[in-house]
Amino acid sequence: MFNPDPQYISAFFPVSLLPVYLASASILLTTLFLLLHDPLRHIPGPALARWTPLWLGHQARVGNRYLAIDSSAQKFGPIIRIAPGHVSVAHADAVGVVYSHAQGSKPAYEKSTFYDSFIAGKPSVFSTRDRKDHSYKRRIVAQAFSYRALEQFSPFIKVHIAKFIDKMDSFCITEESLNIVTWIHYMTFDVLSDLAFGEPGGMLASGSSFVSVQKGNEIFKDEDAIALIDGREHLSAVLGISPWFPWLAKIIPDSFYSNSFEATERLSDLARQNVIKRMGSGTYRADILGKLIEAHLSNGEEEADMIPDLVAETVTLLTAGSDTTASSTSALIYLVATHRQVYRKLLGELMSAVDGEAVPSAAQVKDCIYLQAVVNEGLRVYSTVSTGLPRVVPEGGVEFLGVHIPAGTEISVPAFTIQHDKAIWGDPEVFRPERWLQSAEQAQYLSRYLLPFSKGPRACVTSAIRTFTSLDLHIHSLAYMEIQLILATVILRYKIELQSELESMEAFAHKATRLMVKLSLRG
Ligand code: HEM
Repeated sequence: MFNPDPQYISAFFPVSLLPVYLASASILLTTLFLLLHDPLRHIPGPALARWTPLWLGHQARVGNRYLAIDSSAQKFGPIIRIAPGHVSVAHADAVGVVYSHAQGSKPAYEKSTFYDSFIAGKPSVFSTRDRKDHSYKRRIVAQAFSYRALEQFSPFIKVHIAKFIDKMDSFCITEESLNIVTWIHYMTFDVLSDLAFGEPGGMLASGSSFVSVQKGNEIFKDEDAIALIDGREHLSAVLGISPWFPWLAKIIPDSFYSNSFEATERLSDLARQNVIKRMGSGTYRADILGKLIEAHLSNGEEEADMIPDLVAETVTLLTAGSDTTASSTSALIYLVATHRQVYRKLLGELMSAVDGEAVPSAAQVKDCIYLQAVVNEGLRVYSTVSTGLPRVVPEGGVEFLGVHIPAGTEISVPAFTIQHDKAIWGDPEVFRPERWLQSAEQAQYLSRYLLPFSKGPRACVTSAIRTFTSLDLHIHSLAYMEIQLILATVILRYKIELQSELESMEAFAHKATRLMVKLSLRG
């Protein structure tokens, strides 16, 4: 029975523990208050994700975010909570709302604080969240990716593909197995550093991803540039999930964090050394860096003032453009090699379009409609950027399937889940390029839900020009051109014997990591 005697009570609840009682009571009351006033309490999701960002943080850290969100959507339904203030909407209707341009009085959805973790010194076109700043930066960067610029880039790309096949030919002679993902990554890094910095990284030549990185006057040992890019990208994808994470990461004893912080610094050093070298050379070259410098100068900026911006943009270009292209192309090689009918049809089209040259030209593959359909289908199945890209719900909130999501909520539409949605694709697990060639209307409908480059004002800067004429899907972009040229070259030149499955993991992008093959000349 309860005894109200103070001595009896203090025997069980010593006064010295008063601060502990008060802290526990306030945690309990705060939790209760949050539960009752939680504006997202009607949205289901993994239990831990309702209360802390740790669920999403863990999935991002182990490289499993898109698969965990996909299976949670199967379990809880299309609209789920993946962090305390973050809702994932895996429904076709959400694509055109969340990633659309502003329409009349409806503003575009802005990027969320997730992108702050991608800032290297100064915000770049990719990481800035400010609408005006983005429009300004995008205008400058877009000049480097115009249709005319694209035509000027094609010879640069061909040179590196020619170097790539020299290496692959030597593997044919020695009959060695190779991880083709690594070699394609060397090539896409060389292409991008050539276009972005004016000189190739030299990875194909050395057969290694190590480059020399300098900080100030100090010479650093050679650094693994691909590891730097991977480290920076993965770190940002984890830290962006919560404003606490950058702080927590500094005290957690996990070398992933310390190594990745270091990688971020080194990558900026690499970009800075190349920008300064180019500006000091006083020469003009029709590459991305040349075009960026030209655009800044035409805005009346002084050379010294533009260096931090140029460093931020070139770090972005290296990170955004090399492993995405390498992973997409590697996945396509795997998918074509495992689908004999597709392989035969593609080879037939390429043989009649390309006249015996080792490396086809952009003009030769431009009208290869089956090749374009294969690329679209491969990007859909593999999903190079599989995750939902976080945006913020604007004033007034939004409703999907009768579920209200209030203003200020972080929202994302998971690309992998949309690209594998039965309601849109019918047979999403089947790699079937023909689905893109049924009719122009069908291709236009499907391309609304093809998200590798995202949509709207923050879509990939290389996804610019797309036209549909009758059955033709003409897509002009640096990424498409590179993927098409590499895939066409490999299919035309080699017989591919697969020696492993395609292995991959997710950092920010969905990275191909290993595909063992044996190549022989097709003769
Ligand atoms: C297959 C290859 C590629 C894929 C799948 C891809 C995918 C994407 C995606 C999904 C975004 C939007 C990201 C977001 O909203 O968070 C993006 C943005 C961007 N990408 Fe790509 N990308 C590819 C190649 C490239 C290349 C080759 C470059 C440049 C050399 C590039 C430069 C950029 C830039 C600058 C942005 C930021 C655009 C903005 O916010 O205005 N990407 N990319």
